[in-house]
Amino acid sequence: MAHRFEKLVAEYGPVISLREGSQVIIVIGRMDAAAEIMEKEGGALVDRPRSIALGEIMSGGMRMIMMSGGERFRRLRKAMHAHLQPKAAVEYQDMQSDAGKEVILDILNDPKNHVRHVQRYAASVILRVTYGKSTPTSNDDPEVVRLQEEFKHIQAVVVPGTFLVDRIPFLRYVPGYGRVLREYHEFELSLFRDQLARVTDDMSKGEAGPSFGRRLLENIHEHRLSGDEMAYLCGALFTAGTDTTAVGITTLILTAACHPEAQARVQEEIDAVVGKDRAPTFEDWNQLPQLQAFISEALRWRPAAPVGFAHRATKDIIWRGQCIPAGATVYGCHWAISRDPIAFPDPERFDPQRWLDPNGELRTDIHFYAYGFGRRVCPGLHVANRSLYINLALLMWSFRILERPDAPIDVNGFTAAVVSRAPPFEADFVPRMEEKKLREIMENTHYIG
Ligand code: HEM
Repeated sequence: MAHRFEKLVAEYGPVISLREGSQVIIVIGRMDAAAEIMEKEGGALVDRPRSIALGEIMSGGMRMIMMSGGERFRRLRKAMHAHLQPKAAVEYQDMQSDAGKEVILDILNDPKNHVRHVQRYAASVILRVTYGKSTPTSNDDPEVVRLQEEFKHIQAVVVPGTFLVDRIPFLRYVPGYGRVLREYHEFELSLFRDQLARVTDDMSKGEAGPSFGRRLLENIHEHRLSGDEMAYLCGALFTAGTDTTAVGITTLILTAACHPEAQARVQEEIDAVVGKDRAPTFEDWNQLPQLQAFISEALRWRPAAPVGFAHRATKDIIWRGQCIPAGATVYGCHWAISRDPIAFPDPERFDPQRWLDPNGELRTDIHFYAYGFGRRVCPGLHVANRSLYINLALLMWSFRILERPDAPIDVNGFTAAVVSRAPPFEADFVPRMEEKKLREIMENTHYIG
């Protein structure tokens, strides 16, 4: 789907308009247009298109990612920002680092299943960030089983067209209609409530580590959120942050596997800054511009959310004499934008150096919207960036250690384990769930110019 959008953008221009029935769909496919529309007009694009099955019935109107702008959205978003902004994200670094060391060992031990290991890492980190230290870790844990069930529900409902109510809204008032969606709602609400109750319990026993849930509960009066809104807000982190983080890390791994020369530059930098006597930490971050450039370029080269997320125009937006009508669904298509040949010359080429100036410093005049746009930009981006950083740093570093069998073997307990592991993995490609979502819309869509 994202590739088709890119072809249309290359052929017809930076902003294209499609139609599905009476619904206008606008796709933004170049950097300038994204800055001028998705960012500058962010206030008029804060809404999401209405989602009755998933957003209203199954989520009781409390799932942030499906929610339109408005008073509830502002309260939730403010609370989310307060406990995920850069300073808050620092609190979660230790958990990310610990989990990163575990997953790197799993990958080196069992490289063929690297995607599965990374998925487990992502789920485990988000649970730790959201609910703190007493999160479950085993796959048989009843909570993990409930979470897997929850994911299946979402996957079933998120596919467009599964529930007719999204096309024929009055169906929701037909007695008996949507019973399964209401059951799913009860299921997830009770799961989210139980998870947050555990944090309350940990807090009362004085055993709660830093977590997003704990910070919400501690600031309950300031945030003016109901118990269920808080429970859903925590649940939202898991559903919005797990798959995306897993795709992001897997993309880094595969990109490194495909580009040994770029990998070598990162490793040289790690050799110089970290050396072989200790594992990389978050303190090295600012000394590793090659590694940061590699991450930025990988997020551009293979964006984790290629199609982008749907926004909805709340008023007419005039852009260079053309009108994006109120009510239109608007996508900033990350894939097409990442192929902008002016912003990113030779865009198919994976070239981390484009993010660096001649002195090897990170450039401040280049940007890509890997985390979305305007008032809906991903609130988890600081946590996500930290996961990407620590995983890539640990992986690159561990490969260097592997090349030196005489390397110190007892540093952090990690080096010891790494030294005996097999070298790199085979690459296969990551399925991108996002691609599925729009397929049906596109099949019924006709280009109108
Ligand atoms: C590499 C990892 C990630 C990527 C690439 C990513 C990307 C995105 C994108 C593109 C959006 C939609 C922005 C828009 O509508 O324009 C989004 C929304 C969101 N993300 Fe992330 N994300 C990542 C990780 C995370 C993490 C770790 C969390 C939580 C800790 C998170 C929480 C959310 C939430 C709650 C939303 C919905 C925001 C809203 O609708 O207002 N994401 N993300």
